[in-house]
Amino acid sequence: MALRAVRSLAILSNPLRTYSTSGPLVNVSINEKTGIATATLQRPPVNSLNLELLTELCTTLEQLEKNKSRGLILTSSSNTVFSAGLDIYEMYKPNMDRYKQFWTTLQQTWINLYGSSYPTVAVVNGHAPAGGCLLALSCEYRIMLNNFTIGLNETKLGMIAPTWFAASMRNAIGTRQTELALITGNLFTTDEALKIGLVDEVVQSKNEALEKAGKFFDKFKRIPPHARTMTKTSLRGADIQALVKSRNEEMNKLTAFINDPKLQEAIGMYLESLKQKQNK
Ligand SMILES: CC/C=C\C/C=C\C/C=C\CC/C=C/CC(=O)SCCNC(=O)CCNC(=O)[C@H](O)C(C)(C)COP(=O)(O)OP(=O)(O)OC[C@H]1O[C@@H](n2cnc3c(N)ncnc32)[C@H](O)[C@@H]1OP(=O)(O)O
Repeated sequence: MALRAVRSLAILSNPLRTYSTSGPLVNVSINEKTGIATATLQRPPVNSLNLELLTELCTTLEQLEKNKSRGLILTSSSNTVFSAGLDIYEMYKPNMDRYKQFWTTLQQTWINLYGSSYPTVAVVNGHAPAGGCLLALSCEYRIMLNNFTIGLNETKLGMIAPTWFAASMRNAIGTRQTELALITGNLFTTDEALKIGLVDEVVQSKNEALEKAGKFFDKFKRIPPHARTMTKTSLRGADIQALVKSRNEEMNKLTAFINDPKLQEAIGMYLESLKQKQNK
């Protein structure tokens, strides 16, 4: 797996070729004509974000930044799930060293994606609960296919969405709607999400979404990149700095939190309920 990752990165760092690298968990392809990268999450069945997937995504984002990418489309290889959010098994009876690495990588992935200098579009071609919604919110523009759900549903699981999850949502839909969404842990239908501005466009197919994404990137053809980037930083930078400052403190709190026997019991029951659902 390590060898494949190294080879993928070597190819990624050649900006002159059209290439498609198929890492085990994130497929990256770059359109030769436009320079736009597409990163496709491919961890069946539901693209739950475990340490390995996050590590690949985080590295891909770093590499795109280094290569001054023209833009990124983030999407999923599944037809029904964009991402099921954090892999709950990373939080269930965790090995603490791995858990710390997992959370640090999640923080860094958000910092890289939310603060990228290149434009980003999420093609949300399936359900996007919790961490899946966070990934979409970290992009600048969200195009969602019909008949799915999206939202930060952590309270429904007895959890609290971290402040930077909330900040990402607040930046998209405002404080009032964010408060309502978070306290109720609501998962919005595609149409509801469009209505409150949680997504920007609703489409019927992935092809249509990709076309619309192209139109979004076209908007930047005549905009000096530094002006674009500095504007984005002026709007998102404070939230990123807040996490950079507090990431160790957050880790300490989460470490204590995750070991609470009541929480572990609740997570075990939640996992069981997901399995039961499949047996119905
Ligand atoms: C519960 C959180 C616990 C603790 C956190 C502790 C500390 C941290 C503190 C604060 C931070 C909290 C932040 C959390 C952010 C998150 O992202 S938590 C994850 C929340 N995600 C969900 O609740 C989604 C659950 N999944 C679904 O609703 C559905 O699976 C989905 C609509 C995405 C797709 O439905 P469907 O296509 O019908 O698939 P199945 O439900 O049948 O699932 C297929 C198999 O995948 C397993 N699975 C589903 N989601 C996850 C997941 N997030 N992690 C791991 N595994 C998952 C599911 O069990 C099935 O497995 P099986 O085939 O039965 O083995």
